[in-house]
Amino acid sequence: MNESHSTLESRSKWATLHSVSIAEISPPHHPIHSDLMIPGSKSVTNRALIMAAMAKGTSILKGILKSDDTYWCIEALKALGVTIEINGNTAIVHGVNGKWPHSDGTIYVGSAGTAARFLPGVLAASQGRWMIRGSQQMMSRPISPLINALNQIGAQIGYVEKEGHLPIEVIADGIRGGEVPISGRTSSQYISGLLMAGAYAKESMNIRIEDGLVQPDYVKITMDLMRIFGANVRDRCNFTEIQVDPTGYVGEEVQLDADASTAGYFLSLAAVTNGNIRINNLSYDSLQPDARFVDVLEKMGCEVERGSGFIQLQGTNQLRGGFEISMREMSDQTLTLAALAPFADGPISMVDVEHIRMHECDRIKAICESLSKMGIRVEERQDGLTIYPGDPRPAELDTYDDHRLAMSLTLIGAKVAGVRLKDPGCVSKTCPSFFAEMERLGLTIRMEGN
Ligand SMILES: O=C(O)C1=C[C@@H](OP(=O)(O)O)[C@@H](O)[C@H](O)C1
Ligand SMILES: C=C(OP(=O)(O)O)C(=O)O
Repeated sequence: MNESHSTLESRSKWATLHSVSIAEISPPHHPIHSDLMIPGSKSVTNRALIMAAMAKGTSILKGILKSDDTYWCIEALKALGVTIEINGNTAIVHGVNGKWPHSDGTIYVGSAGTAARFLPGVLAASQGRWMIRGSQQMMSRPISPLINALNQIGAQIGYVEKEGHLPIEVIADGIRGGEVPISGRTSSQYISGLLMAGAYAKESMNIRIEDGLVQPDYVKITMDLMRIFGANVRDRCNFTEIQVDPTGYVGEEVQLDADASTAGYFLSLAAVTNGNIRINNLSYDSLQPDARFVDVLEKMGCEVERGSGFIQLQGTNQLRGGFEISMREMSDQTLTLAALAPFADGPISMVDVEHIRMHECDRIKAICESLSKMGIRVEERQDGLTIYPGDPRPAELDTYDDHRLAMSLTLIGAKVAGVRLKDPGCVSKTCPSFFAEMERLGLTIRMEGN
């Protein structure tokens, strides 16, 4: 893979570590035993922002995530004419009642898959003409199943440069609704994007997911928030058919969930260092699938307390391996588990995650390359990988502008002195405070400037 694919273009005002080229990570000097609060969920924040912006009336969103992905979503909505005030971690959104005040212009979504896949539908459901652009990274990720579906129901969306990719031009005069077949095999975000727009279609929409759905819990999160904003949406036949009525949204006051995917790195830090971490603002029964990553850590020998409003994990002296697991339903934790796997007592195989080759980078290839560079035996397959126990040696590693790769490889630095990560600032996609928090918990992190 080519390092030049990395881009700083999508770093926002909320990013940190602007001029840092390397983070060198070394293990803590004392056992980790701490409580912490996790920042807001990227997935919930961007959904809530978009629904609140579309809604009739004002919404108050408490506990938003402030990161690159949410920054670009807010900027995109402002470019559409939405008034959004940010006070600390609260966003006050003045909804536009289904009609974007600025009916033309260019909007930029950075590297946010959520904004890129959620905005085309809600634009198409209104009237106007816009261009949607993204970062180089976002431009290389697919979008055609969503665009095909929207074009079937009245949108006129065309590709400006490369077929199937951003940038796109959206010419909008409403969407019809009715029967809409769509693929859910490469991204659940297409279904969420279509559903969110469905509340503003001309008639009820019946979405048919024809070929399976990766990460169905993210569609459940969409449906849950749609209901909070007043929509009627129902799942028929276990996510093969979903129906939504054209009710529109009504402004709401909502307390947003903490980010379960971010929590996974901190819980894993306790797991791999035999430490103890308590996350004080996340429940195991969160709708976010990654909250259930503690089940995997428990299977590996950790002790987990699933409290009311908190999750606490005690690590172990020796992580257990020797299993195969489908990571399809919590695919964002594939890299986290891959970083823990060398320290387990048997090989770990992860399957069913071919779609993560189309996330921020080809994640299967990137983690295999990183672990191999550290002398760990890995087997790469099209839909996953197997990792064997070993002693990782320190190395200088690319992060491929992928926040999850950077955050996962940090876990290896928690065991092995001198793991050097290039462009650590990429964590700002979802967790700008990641390294500061890891340092507070006891890791030694030395930043080198450009
Ligand atoms: O809808 C969402 O908020 C997300 C859906 C998932 O993407 P895919 O369904 O594209 O894999 C997940 O990996 C991503 O981090 C967030
Ligand atoms: C796949 C991810 O992001 P996106 O929302 O850009 O798809 C991710 O955060 O792991």
